[in-house]
Amino acid sequence: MSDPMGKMEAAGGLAVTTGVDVNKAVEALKSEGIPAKVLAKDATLWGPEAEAEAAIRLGWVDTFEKSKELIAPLAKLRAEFGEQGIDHIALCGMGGSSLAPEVISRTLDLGISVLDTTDPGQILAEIGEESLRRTAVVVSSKSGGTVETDSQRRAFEAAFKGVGITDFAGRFVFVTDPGSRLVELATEQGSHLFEADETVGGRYSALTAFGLVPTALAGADIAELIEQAEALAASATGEGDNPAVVLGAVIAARPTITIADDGTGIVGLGDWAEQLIAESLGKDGKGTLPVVLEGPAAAGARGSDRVYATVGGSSTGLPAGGSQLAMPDVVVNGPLGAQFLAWELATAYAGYLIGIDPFNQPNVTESKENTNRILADGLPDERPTAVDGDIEIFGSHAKTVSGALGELLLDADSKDAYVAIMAYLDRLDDAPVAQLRSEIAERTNSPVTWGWGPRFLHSTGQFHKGGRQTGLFLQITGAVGQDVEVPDREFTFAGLQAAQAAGDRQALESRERPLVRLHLTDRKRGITQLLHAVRELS
Ligand SMILES: O=P(O)(O)OC[C@H]1O[C@](O)(CO)[C@@H](O)[C@@H]1O
Repeated sequence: MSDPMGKMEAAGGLAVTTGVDVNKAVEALKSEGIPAKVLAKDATLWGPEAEAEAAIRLGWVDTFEKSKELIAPLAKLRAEFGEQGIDHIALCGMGGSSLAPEVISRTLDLGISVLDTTDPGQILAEIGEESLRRTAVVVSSKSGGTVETDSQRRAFEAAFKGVGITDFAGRFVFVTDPGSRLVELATEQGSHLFEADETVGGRYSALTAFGLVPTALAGADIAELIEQAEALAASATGEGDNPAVVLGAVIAARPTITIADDGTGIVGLGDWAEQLIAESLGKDGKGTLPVVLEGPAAAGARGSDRVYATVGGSSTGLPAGGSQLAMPDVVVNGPLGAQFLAWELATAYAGYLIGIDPFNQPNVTESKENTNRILADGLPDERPTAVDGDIEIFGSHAKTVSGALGELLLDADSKDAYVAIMAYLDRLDDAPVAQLRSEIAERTNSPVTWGWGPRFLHSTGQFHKGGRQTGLFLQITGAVGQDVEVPDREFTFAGLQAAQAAGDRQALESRERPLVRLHLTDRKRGITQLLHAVRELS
């Protein structure tokens, strides 16, 4: 099918339209029968080294079949919670265990609180809330051993006890893989348990119990999401129109993909797609860097080194209005269930085209190991190289914040460079600091990413360490007002957060990448100062 932007393929309720010349890659994927092979779970497609992992990680292509079994029990549990006056869902989980529920929640306006943080202020706001009495907590972890999730669960348990809810076990819903330690705990204490499909990796798990349990409990029509994925899967095999193939070819086409909601009914898919693409493709010194944009008009969307993608829920295939010149490089339109599957298929196809195993995340463990070592041995003794107002500067020759930013960005226009801003702050209370991404993007030709720590460690964190080694890193940390204990652990949330930031610094510094850390000794004033400083740059 042809259209003013170039190529459009539509099937199963989803349309992908692009002006990027991907005909060769699309034809190659189709003529080699890759779509049918992926759906048939052919583990050999990504090479001999990837085969063992792929053999146990391709369940996502049809997992929504199994997920139908979740519909009735989740409806029953939601009704039971309703009878007990529980009408709020809090979700503890990192990366693949929380990003899909967050998109579903934002898109359907479910109001789930997603706690993918170790920031004491954010934790305190959640566990100290009056809503605790109306809250059930979904604890989602495939491995059952992720430190952030485990610590959040402990904090909720203590909070329930603190307000006299002694039968707290019935308010916990655990989502985990068979055999994990959360299975044991659920059985031991009598919490609700949903075992997930173990043949699906975290970032491909949107349509498994990980995406569906918390959202169904909060009122999502998960049968509809499943139907939408099913409709796309039915058309994703042949050589006819296959939008996921076009999307895969586009993702593989350039070093960076920038992603924005187009405003037509899907909210925040970019944050989920970011993890899928960064952890799947950012390794072996190559891959595609995902950049989540604040909206369609955001700074840094376009460039010859990137494809600019918009995502929407309209079924027409093109966003409303706009001239051909203003069109994104690729437009992905269709319902959320189909979007999830399409981006997963596309990432697997892109891995095939680039020659990357899309199912492992070899460099994520490195920062985790550094964190554990720091928790055991203590924080490294680091002194600021300068202090400017409410901000301590580490790792720069400059005496001022704008000087330090200028120094870091000196190489920003070199080939394939990108800027990664990583903020270990409260993503609700400290939200204005995120304006820094667009401010820096306006001042450089490089792609600029934004990551809330430690959430990004499970996403672009893989790319930073495993992808192209051209990143310029700005880490932002902040003073903690009131710390929160992690029950039965030798660290607090503030200690864990600081150890995660230091552990990641060490991982990046060991690669000799430029890294500046700015520590806000007063968060509110520091954020104002920082935004002012960046605006001083030409
Ligand atoms: O579900 P888990 O095992 O807690 O892991 C959370 C996240 O951590 C990672 O394993 C590694 O960052 C992600 O791939 C995953 O989504």
